[in-house]
Amino acid sequence: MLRALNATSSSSFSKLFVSHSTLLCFFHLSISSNSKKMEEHRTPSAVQTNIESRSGRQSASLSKSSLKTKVGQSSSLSPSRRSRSPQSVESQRMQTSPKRAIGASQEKSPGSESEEGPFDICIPAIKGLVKLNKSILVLNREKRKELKCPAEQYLRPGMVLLKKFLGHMDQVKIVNKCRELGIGSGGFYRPGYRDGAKLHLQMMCLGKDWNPESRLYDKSRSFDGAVPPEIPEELRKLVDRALNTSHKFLRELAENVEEIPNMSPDICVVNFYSNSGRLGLHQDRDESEESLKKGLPVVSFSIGDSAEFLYSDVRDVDKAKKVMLESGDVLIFGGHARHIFHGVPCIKPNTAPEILVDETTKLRPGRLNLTFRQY
Ligand SMILES: O=C(O)CCC(=O)C(=O)O
Ligand SMILES: [Fe+2]
Repeated sequence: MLRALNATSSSSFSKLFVSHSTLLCFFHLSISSNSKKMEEHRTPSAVQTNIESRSGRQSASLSKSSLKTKVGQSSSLSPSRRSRSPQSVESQRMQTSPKRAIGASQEKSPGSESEEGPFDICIPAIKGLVKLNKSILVLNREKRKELKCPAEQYLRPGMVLLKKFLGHMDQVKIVNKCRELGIGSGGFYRPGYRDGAKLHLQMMCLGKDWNPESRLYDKSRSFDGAVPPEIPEELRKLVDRALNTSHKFLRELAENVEEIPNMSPDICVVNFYSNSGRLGLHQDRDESEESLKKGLPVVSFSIGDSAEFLYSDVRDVDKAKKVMLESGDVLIFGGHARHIFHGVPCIKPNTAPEILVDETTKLRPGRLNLTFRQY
């Protein structure tokens, strides 16, 4: 069965790969030998745009990766390295030690906040505006969609995707919680590169702060001294549940499938991408040596608009596989997949569940992503 699934996935991936490569001219994460070719395709904004690198090691060949789907289941920190660091095209040309400079300005998107002040991932309610209730029809349609496809997908050793793992109510709660934390102390800001260029997302850290300048974790943010909020208990429980589900899935999948180690998150990086947001290919490797050596997984929640997600053994978008991350999906990569290069080339506008963008929740157009890690 695994072989059959492998074959299916390889062919569907190669189709994806063809269409994906046409997008790559806009996805200037890369790197490498193609930089000249890519320059020809670069849009003006992308020229100033930065490539991000969050560096690391490499493993198996992508062509050998498999995809199997199974439907039906639903202090004191000594600063250490974490190479989730972006770099600009200019500074980078793929050198290995990219940095983010920290800045307070905001990426402007329709309905976004001004250049200063905390970024609110939701559109603030306008006083006096009458709230419209969603029709039963719309609610039922969403409910059916939600019920239809919980599934687990085995993407490659150490990498599992739990489709629609987070129910709509959990997603609403996460949005509300991130909104609340995001406008408070230690909340969202728009990180930038050392050379002044900005990342195409808003970020906040929970548990520990990741400093893009030094690529170290610390107790507080260097640019404003804010101490990151703790990871809320409800979120830790969801991570735990997701890991348990992935373990069960892998055990039942086949014999000798690589287990993903367990972990207890003490760091969460929360990103908000507007519809023009993106994130270059990088590795997450600034956690402790011990954590990385054990392959303790990154657990990633996607909420809001869908995103294309690329992953590869090498920092090369042309070699990367692509998977769509939809609202409610949980992606886990640990073990041998812990050091994969990964990135988000684009967000798919208007794909968020209605319940997140309606009059009650009012998530801005875009995507919220939470990556949990253990230092
Ligand atoms: O948005 C995503 O899915 C990935 C985010 C990520 O890789 C990171 O924050 O390090
Ligand atoms: Fe990452």
